[in-house]
Amino acid sequence: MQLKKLSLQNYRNYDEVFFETGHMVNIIVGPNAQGKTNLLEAIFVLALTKSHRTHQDKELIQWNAPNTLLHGEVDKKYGSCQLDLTISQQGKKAKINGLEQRKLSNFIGSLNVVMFAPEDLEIVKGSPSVRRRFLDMEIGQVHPAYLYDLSQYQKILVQRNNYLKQLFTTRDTKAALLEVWNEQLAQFGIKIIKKRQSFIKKLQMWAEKIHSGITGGNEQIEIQYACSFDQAAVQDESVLFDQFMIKLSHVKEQELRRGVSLIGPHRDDLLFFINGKEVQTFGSQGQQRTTALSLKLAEIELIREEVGEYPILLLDDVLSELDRSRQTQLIETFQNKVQTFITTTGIESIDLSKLEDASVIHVQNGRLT
Ligand SMILES: Nc1ncnc2c1ncn2[C@@H]1O[C@H](COP(=O)(O)OP(=O)(O)OP(=O)(O)O)[C@@H](O)[C@H]1O
Repeated sequence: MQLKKLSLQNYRNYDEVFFETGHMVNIIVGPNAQGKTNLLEAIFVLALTKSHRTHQDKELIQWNAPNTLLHGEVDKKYGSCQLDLTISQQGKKAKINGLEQRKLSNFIGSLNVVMFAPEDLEIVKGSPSVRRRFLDMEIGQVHPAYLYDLSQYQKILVQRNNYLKQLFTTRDTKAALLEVWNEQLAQFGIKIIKKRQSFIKKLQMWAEKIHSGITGGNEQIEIQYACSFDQAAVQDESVLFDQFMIKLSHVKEQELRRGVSLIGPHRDDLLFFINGKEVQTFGSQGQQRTTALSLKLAEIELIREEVGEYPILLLDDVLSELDRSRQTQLIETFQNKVQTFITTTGIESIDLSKLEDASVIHVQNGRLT
């Protein structure tokens, strides 16, 4: 798929911008704080209705403006589509080909993107919540139903936590309604676990190939799903449901004492290993960086497998961080297959001789030249 046009109104430091984006490689150049990342972020938001760097949608709206409008034209295998997203203090509205979508999950997935930014190192080094966010966003863009299950799960989780807090303050140990919340939590929890299991299995398959290629066959990567729930490998839904309920009964006393839900996908994590050693603890900075890169490249292949065409690749200031051989490997892997947007402060850091159909766009203070 290819993004052909992008226009923005009141998006961060862009008053109004129209951008013809038909080239396979689009290099966005400019000094610091001019709006390069904002432009990539806007493409990401148009795809996922959320930013990769903030949870606060209102930060995307230009200061003092009532709302921000994002418009994109996407060419896909079976025709093109027009995407419109409006973000205001009241919420978000999304349209596909002029038709308003009742659910955002119907809009997500019309444009598929993979962003690789310096902060992706946090997927490897950071807290489990960063990895859960990564999983949720990536699974959501290929399986919108996952987002519905996730939002249902989160609603139930909030209510269950409120109930646990109430039991905690009233010292009520009978907990008459807990069983009802347990069933609902397990019902949506296992759907999330199953989707995560299957996503991670495919991600592992692609990452293994890619990582071995990048490291000249010296390193083998392994990705594991660390589920707060022991029987995560079980595929059968009814068995999984029973296991979840049993585990909840085991932690009941602890939950009543602490007033919080201790088991479920909201506690899960991803673990990365290189040659059998955990990367977060034992990996060098370079190995952690390569793990993040392999993950992102694996995601591109995974999306192609699931959606039937390549997503758009957004590289935010990362090419210059890679050595020449990894840079070449990255460029050559996706040359002519994946439309790519690259930001950089200096064009000289990029080996232009390796790029075909590249366009260079200069950004200065929220304006393109
Ligand atoms: N909501 C907003 N309204 C107006 N301007 C904003 C808003 N949010 C951020 N900015 C401005 O956007 C600019 C930062 O843009 P961006 O993050 O895209 O920089 P960049 O060109 O990628 O820089 P770097 O090379 O340092 O990463 C800053 O000047 C910041 O003040």
